[in-house]
Amino acid sequence: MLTAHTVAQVRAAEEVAAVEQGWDGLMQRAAGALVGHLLELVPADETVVVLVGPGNNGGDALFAAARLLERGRRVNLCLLDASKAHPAGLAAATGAGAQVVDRPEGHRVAVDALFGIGARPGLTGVAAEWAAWIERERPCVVAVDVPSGIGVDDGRLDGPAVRADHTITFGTMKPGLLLGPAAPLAGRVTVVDIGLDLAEQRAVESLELADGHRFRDRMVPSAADHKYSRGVVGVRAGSPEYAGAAHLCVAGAQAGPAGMVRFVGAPDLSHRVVDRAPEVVAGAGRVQAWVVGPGGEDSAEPLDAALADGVPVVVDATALGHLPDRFEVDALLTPHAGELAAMLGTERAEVEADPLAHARRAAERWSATVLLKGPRTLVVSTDGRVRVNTSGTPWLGTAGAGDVLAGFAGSLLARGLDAFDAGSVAALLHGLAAERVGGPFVASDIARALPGTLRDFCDGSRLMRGAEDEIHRRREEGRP
Ligand SMILES: NC(=O)C1=CN([C@@H]2O[C@H](COP(=O)(O)OP(=O)(O)OC[C@H]3O[C@@H](n4cnc5c(N)ncnc54)[C@H](OP(=O)(O)O)[C@@H]3O)[C@@H](O)[C@H]2O)[C@@H](O)CC1
Ligand SMILES: Nc1ncnc2c1ncn2[C@@H]1O[C@H](COP(=O)(O)OP(=O)(O)O)[C@@H](O)[C@H]1O
Ligand SMILES: [K+]
Repeated sequence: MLTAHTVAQVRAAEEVAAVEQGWDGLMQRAAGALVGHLLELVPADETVVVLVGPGNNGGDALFAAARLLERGRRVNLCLLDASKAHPAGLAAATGAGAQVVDRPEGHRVAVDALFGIGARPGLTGVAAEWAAWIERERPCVVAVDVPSGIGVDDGRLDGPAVRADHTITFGTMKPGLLLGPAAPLAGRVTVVDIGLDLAEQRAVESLELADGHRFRDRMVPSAADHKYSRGVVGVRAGSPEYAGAAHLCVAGAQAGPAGMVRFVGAPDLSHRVVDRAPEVVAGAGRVQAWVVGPGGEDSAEPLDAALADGVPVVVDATALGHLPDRFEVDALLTPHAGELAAMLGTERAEVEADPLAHARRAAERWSATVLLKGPRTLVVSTDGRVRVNTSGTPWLGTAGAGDVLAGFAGSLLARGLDAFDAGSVAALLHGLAAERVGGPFVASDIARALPGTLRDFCDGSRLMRGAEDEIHRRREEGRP
């Protein structure tokens, strides 16, 4: 699991680490890690230009520049404000032979050390001009800690910011490296250890394939299981206009770990669903979770009927327009940005500019877990936990992909995962299934790829456990 921490959490951990390592020690450690990566990333014959800001972010890069020069590399410096550049770092870099130049133009590799976690979002003046040069000329950019100008804690953009190809970040991920719209500006992110002890406190998490072990026992049936003990997921989806959504939602639900799928809808639609998927049982009956809304009639009735059962629900598409005042059951709302905007009475662009704040607002407002779909799907729980999904491909922007996701999440809910886990595991596996298929694809292809992806998620964890056991055995036996 990837974890990200806020600026305040990082600062607090730095205070503790500085007692042991000293502030200089911390900066030297950050610079050392940076040098290691720069030596790998930058071709030996390129002259690197370091964009140096007024704080410690610039300091890190100046010490790194000195060490690069000692290793025979060529480095130029662009100082945002010469009077504020880290004095010892500047002395080290220039002492090692760095040249100060006025402009970055002409360089093909740049290190962005304008601002780090001390940054306010949005660059102005000369910093904005340098960010514009990067947009225009697209040199290879390595950002130090974060791309300068992004909202470090929330991933917001408020004016120009640096677009990086790589970000070398210290101690932990930062939320802005994971959350849109800033996240794409970070490029490939590498977290380097500088001895910060951040332990359990975290602002944002991101599940990975290797996290299967956390969920395996709650998904894979045991010898004692039968179809009802595995959970039944009920689907109320589709309409004469959008019959396909019923099929896709059912296909997603069938791809999950529950033991049975029930479908409730108009007789004609029910027949069509069972014709295509003979395992589906049509008609009302007991379920452990409902999925309501994909391609459904614009009416309050389906969600009201589902809520009357008092079991967890996935609420998608048209049902998002008929929400109760607050949810009394564990609920997973799955809007895209346009739907969340309509729910909150705002504009889609507002949601896209600050997805986290809007998802949080909705989670509080309806007392439900909110899964906000997009290139970086967010899952926000009622108690403030946040997971962001980094799997998937832009090919997922295809009709019906969301219907499959809703059905699959419903199956996880019916199996007994809570809405936060169901939503975040569903988003992860949905994205991994898309990567597995490759694209272009249609939504049905994702539903077909989901069972294999789920199996790998669970099996992979078994392999991982095997590896962990082996490491443990070796340690006990004193072997390397
Ligand atoms: N703590 C440590 O020892 C360690 C820290 N480490 C490194 O330090 C970095 C944090 O350093 P930092 O706290 O000095 O902040 P940093 O981001 O360099 O700049 C703040 C300055 O920029 C200014 N400013 C901000 N935004 C602006 C804007 N949009 N436009 C214009 N100006 C703006 C701001 O001005 P002010 O807000 O005060 O007006 C202030 O002067 C961290 O990311 C990591 O790289 C590592 O070495 C490990 C040990
Ligand atoms: N650019 C993208 N990159 C990754 N995933 C995307 C992208 N665009 C959309 N998706 C994913 O595709 C799915 C689309 O769902 P949705 O908008 O509900 O479509 P539909 O209503 O047609 O089913 C969501 O899971 C979303 O996260
Ligand atoms: K930076």
